[in-house]
Amino acid sequence: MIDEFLQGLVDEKRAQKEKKTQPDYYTDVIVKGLIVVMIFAGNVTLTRTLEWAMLNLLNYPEVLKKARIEIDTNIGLDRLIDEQDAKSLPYLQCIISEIFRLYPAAPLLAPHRATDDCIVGGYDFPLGTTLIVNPEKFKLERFEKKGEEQKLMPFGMGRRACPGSGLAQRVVSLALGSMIQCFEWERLGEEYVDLSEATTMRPATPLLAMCRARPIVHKIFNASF
Ligand code: HEM
Repeated sequence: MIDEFLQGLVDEKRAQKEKKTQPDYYTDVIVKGLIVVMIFAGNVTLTRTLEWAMLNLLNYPEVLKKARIEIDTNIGLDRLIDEQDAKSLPYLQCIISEIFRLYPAAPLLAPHRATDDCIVGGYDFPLGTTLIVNPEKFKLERFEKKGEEQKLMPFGMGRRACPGSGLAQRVVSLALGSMIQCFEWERLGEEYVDLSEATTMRPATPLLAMCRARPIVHKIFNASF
């Protein structure tokens, strides 16, 4: 059944092309295989990133409020956030960078070794030490300085880096921005949510939250019927 669905997509795309533009080795089987890889590679990584973002925002309601104000101010109250809006939402981008820093879907990706004895933060590190520094505090201000986000490597580097990074960043911005724009989010009670990790970067406690639709949802919903 999945094969049938994927074949349908391939057939539809091939029918749209007037002349052949792809080399012969892009057979239907290869193309269908690539689609499946993309779906699997992009699924858990994206959902987990969004889950961590929401868990943190529940514990930092002042950050959530600031992000909501940024969206209301820069996008307005009459339309839904769009993919192109990401660049006019720098605070939202800081949240996303901080989440990528704290909860990279594939952590410890590129550990490096000191090529000489060195001192970092007042501590001595002999030649050959692998040092991974990543403060645990959720603190967006570290990304307010322009260019800081370029020091992150949540998608790896080089030839085998994530081919879905552009798509992933757009999806995370759009999905998180839409959730903040459309709903008020709160913890279930006074108690902070658990931010500890289970194995493979999964939250130990799944995301549970209360949400209330904001007026924009009613407005857009009513306008479409
Ligand atoms: C938050 C979202 C995502 C994160 C954090 C992420 C991160 C990564 C990382 C760290 C790698 C390994 C890079 C390396 O070995 O150097 C990787 C590989 C890969 N990713 Fe992503 N990814 C995300 C979303 C996606 C999406 C949406 C897609 C596809 C649509 C995708 C497709 C792939 C594929 C196909 C590979 C294997 C590349 C290869 O081995 O050559 N990823 N990803």
